[in-house]
Amino acid sequence: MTGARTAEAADVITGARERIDALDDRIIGLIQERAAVSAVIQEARISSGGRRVNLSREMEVLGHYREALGKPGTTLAMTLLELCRGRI
Ligand SMILES: C=C(O[C@@H]1C=C(C(=O)O)C=C[C@H]1O)C(=O)O
Repeated sequence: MTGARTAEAADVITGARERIDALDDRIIGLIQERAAVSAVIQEARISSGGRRVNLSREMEVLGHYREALGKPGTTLAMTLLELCRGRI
């Protein structure tokens, strides 16, 4: 199941996978929290007569992730934006 060839390696992998699962739970929680904050902003803008989406702000968010994580950061940010404001 771990792909390891020794019991020692299997132990390392099992322990590290537990940490990854815990990190993924935190990441998912942060994404849900981000979506809730994003919804507050979108609702405020729509209530004031504006549009749900603000593309110039989205460019800033994409740039932030690209600077931190490189090209895949842009892909990640695009997925995050879709999770937070739906498809456009
Ligand atoms: C949250 C906002 O509204 C929308 C959602 C964004 C986001 O989730 O980061 C960014 C820009 C907008 O399309 C915002 O304008 O900041």
